Amino acid sequence: MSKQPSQQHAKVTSGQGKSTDEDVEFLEDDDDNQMDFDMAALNLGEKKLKIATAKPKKVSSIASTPVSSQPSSPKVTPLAKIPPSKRVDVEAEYAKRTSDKAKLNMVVIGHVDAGKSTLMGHFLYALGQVSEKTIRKYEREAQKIGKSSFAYAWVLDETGEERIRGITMDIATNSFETTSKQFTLLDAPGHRDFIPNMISGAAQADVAILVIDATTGEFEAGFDANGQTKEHALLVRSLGVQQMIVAVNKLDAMEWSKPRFDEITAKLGTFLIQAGFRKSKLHFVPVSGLTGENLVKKTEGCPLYDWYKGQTLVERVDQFEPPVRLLDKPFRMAVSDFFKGGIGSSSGVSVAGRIDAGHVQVGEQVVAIPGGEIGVIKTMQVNDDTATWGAAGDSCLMTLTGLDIMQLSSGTVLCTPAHPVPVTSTFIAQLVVFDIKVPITSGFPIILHHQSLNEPASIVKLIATIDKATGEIIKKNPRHLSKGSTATVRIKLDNRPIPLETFKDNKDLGRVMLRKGGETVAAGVVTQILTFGS
Ligand SMILES: Nc1nc2c(ncn2[C@@H]2O[C@H](COP(=O)(O)OP(=O)(O)OP(=O)(O)O)[C@@H](O)[C@H]2O)c(=O)[nH]1
Repeated sequence: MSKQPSQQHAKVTSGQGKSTDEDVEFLEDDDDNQMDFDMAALNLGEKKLKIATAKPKKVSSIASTPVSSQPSSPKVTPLAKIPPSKRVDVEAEYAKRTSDKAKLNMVVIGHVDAGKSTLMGHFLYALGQVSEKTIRKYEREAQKIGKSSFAYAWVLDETGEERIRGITMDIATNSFETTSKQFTLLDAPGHRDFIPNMISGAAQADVAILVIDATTGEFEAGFDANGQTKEHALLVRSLGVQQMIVAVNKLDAMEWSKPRFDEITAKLGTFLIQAGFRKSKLHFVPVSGLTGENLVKKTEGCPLYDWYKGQTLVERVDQFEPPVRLLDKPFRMAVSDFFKGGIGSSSGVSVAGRIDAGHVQVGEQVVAIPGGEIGVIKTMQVNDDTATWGAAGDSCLMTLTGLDIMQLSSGTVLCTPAHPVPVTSTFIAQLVVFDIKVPITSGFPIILHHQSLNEPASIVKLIATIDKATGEIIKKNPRHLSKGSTATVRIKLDNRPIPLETFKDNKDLGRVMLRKGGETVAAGVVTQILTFGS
């Protein structure tokens, strides 16, 4: 049975804000955190954790103290402007809300033409999210242009056009409910040119569906070095997604072949486990997005059920475990979009994003980092509804007053003024190196992806390579890093400092992805934030 979010967050936040030996133990003891830290991108053994946290006091004191580029913490009481009688006890309200259906963000990934849109469009239709009339209309229109099979895919495309005011509030395109959960569906383009967009989508995801084209030659094309299957899977895992369903799609075109399903499950399963997914959190479901088989219902007489006795896609989706929400941590929201004018009025600026940690309420003061200017939350929408407060995990659109729009840019993080996020140009990260052709050497230029931000940077120092199995240092000051290696490196931003936290302090803001020439070369976690010149 799935854990309730409230129980989970109580566990995670117990050591928040300070770094003590308890924290180290806490990380080691907690099953999910251990898994996250060990396997997310790093794929290291237990001992590595000790290396990463060898000097916890130092790392954390640097991390939680603003570094030299950042204005010192403004002396503000964030709730000062709200009369005590109007203040919301967010934690109490949140506890009430968690008794409702748990909310999860789900990203759908996979190689180009794997059938992601058709699958999800049909899935939403089968769940009653799309009317019969709409589908019939799409079928007629699709037939007119000779693409009748695209009718279901248009369900998602149309929603894209309907995005309110043309802003991309997250990249959410749809939402749906299952028996026990509420899902926001995040769209992820399959084409490799769009991988940066996919990263910002996946950065907001709790869980994923990986869609595989099971037809002859197509699974293989997606799975080889140039395909996106492996890259997408590695990316979402590196971004913190632990639970994934593999939808083995288009099996209708393979006469519902069990040997083909088994072959894909075996090959992909081996790879995904190496990539850091835990077997118990990976589930393979045979489906057809086109015919709708095994999405929500099982058709009597379909040859699939001669050998498949497992769950439908929706049954499996309903069993995703609610993610851990960092409710007790200082408020953080990485800005994914912003525009002039407020929700329903012309004054102020509106800011969209997903709350990474903590909570906020209308009337509360927040600080935009970098820059350090303070604004007050005038109105808020949470998951598309008007709200008076929002908490970790919520997609938020808020109007701020007192904040100049010039203070906002892609990568701005809104924080509680008492504990702003550190800003730095230099940091130490532990990386796992992907399937690269040219080894990484000192001075290697990269594009650093952090949340929705991508910035030019360089790997300025190769500190050590690390043994994946034992976590021990293999070599200090290595001359290069080759594919598959795990290493500690120092990274420096080329143009400007960015808001960053250590992975230990904030899992979302403590992950980075390194790309070069349109390919992902490495992913990892921030272990130490350095001041300028260090
Ligand atoms: N036989 C069969 N064809 C399918 C199935 N699902 C999708 N297709 C076909 O595969 C093609 C690609 O489907 P899309 O849904 O557009 O694929 P996609 O993964 O969303 O594509 P991108 O967004 O471009 O990456 C279309 O011609 C679909 O009709 C399926 O279950 N069975």
